[in-house]
Amino acid sequence: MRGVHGVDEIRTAENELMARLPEGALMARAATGLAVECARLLGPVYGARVVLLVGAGNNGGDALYAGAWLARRGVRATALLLAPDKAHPGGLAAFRAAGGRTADPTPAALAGADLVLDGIVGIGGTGGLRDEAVPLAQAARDALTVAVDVPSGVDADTGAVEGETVHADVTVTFGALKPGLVVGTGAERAGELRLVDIGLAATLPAASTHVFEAADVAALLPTPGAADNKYTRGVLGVAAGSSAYPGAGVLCTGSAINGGAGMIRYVGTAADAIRAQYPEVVVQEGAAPDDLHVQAWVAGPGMGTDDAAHDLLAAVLATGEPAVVDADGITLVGSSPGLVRDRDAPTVLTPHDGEFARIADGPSGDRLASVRAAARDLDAVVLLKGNATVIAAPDGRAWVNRTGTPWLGTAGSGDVLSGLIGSLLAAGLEAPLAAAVGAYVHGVAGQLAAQGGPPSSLDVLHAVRPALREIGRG
Ligand SMILES: NC(=O)C1=CN([C@@H]2O[C@H](COP(=O)(O)OP(=O)(O)OC[C@H]3O[C@@H](n4cnc5c(N)ncnc54)[C@H](O)[C@@H]3O)[C@@H](O)[C@H]2O)[C@@H](O)CC1
Ligand SMILES: Nc1ncnc2c1ncn2[C@@H]1O[C@H](COP(=O)(O)OP(=O)(O)O)[C@@H](O)[C@H]1O
Ligand SMILES: [K+]
Repeated sequence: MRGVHGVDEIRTAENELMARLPEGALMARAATGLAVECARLLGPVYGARVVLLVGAGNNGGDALYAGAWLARRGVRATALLLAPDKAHPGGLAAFRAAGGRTADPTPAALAGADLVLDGIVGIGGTGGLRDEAVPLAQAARDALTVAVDVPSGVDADTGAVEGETVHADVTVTFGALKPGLVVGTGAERAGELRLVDIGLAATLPAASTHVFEAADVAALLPTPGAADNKYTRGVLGVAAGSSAYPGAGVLCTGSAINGGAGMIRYVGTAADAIRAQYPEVVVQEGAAPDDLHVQAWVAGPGMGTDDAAHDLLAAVLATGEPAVVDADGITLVGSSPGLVRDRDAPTVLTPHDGEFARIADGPSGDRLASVRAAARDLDAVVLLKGNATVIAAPDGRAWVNRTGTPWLGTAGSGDVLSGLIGSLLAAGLEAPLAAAVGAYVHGVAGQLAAQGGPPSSLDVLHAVRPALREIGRG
């Protein structure tokens, strides 16, 4: 599990660490890690052409020291100083002493670069890129671009972007992940992430936002023991699908089966489709949710938004079991938020951006803050889908999911996600962990499904079991 830390936390931790170390030690660690990563990307370094974009602060200093390291190994390094009077003096001296040269900061100077190092601005950046940096950022798009700490122009605290930014292929970040590298547009602009250890763990506080890795998820995945049976493994009630949208019910139910629920009791109005597809499902059409023995519920996908759907959702949410609410269920919650707020049992809401706007303000450019506020307000776990799905619990804990692929943006893929989270809830995972684990597995399933060409949501559903196997194997 990797912690995600805001800029204030990082600055405080850096200052505390710096006070214990010789001057310049921290920057030397950062720059060396950065240079090694660049060398790895370049392959043969001797004779390679590297162009540094150097801003006014320590971010430019990192780039210059890394440039010096590379120049000493035969790289032809050129620094474009955006603020020549303010360029990091020690870094510039080291760079020049190693044979690095400087040139006018024009787009032409980037032509033919094997690698561009973006040291324009790091965690000290405010607002979008300044005008003079924009043509350089644009010219860098033709080359392999490595961002120093943060792609310049991205808000390191939120991932929000105003105007142009550097588009990095790789971001080499120091000490800890920042929210802006893993959430929203910033996550897109950061490319692949490499974290350089500069010893900051010693002074950083515990993180309230985390990114799960495969081992974290593997440790949480339910596995039946010798004493388990279908009931103890978790029974899930499903209220999804309708005569108009049977497919959503089929996808959601199928995903819950593949996710490992011990038994499924189906109470939606697409009973014939469910019977035809899944002989293992116990169809209890018309049963009152409160009369059924289940450990959790999933409600909403394709159930419609008419009065009958409202009544069914209300009956599900009146039970004392944890529940996932998705799609049409979220629309219904938008007009009756009390259905969720008044519950004692945990609820997981899984909106995309459009659905989010029906139950909360936003989402704003600061997606983590929007989701945390919604979770607090609705007293529910909120999972906001997107290229980096964000999950928050009412107590403020949050997770960002890094698995997945844009190919998951296909009709019905959300139904697969909610069924999967339902099966994990039924197995007894704490609601926010069920949401975070479900998002991780769904993302891996999407990646596996996409290997065979553009996947449908049915392909994603079929990839859930292989995804679980792959994650379980580590
Ligand atoms: N404190 C330390 O010892 C360490 C700092 N590190 C580096 O230092 C960076 C932070 O350095 P600074 O605090 O000097 O801040 P930055 O270098 O991120 O930026 C500050 C400078 O950029 C200018 N600036 C702000 N917004 C801008 C924008 N939108 N466009 C163009 N210029 C803009 C400001 O006028 C200021 O001079 C980190 O991101 C990291 O790269 C690392 O070397 C690790 C150790
Ligand atoms: N650009 C993207 N990159 C990665 N994942 C995406 C992207 N767009 C959508 N997804 C994922 O695809 C799924 C789509 O869910 P949703 O919008 O509810 O679809 P539907 O309503 O059709 O079932 C979510 O898990 C979301 O995170
Ligand atoms: K940068």
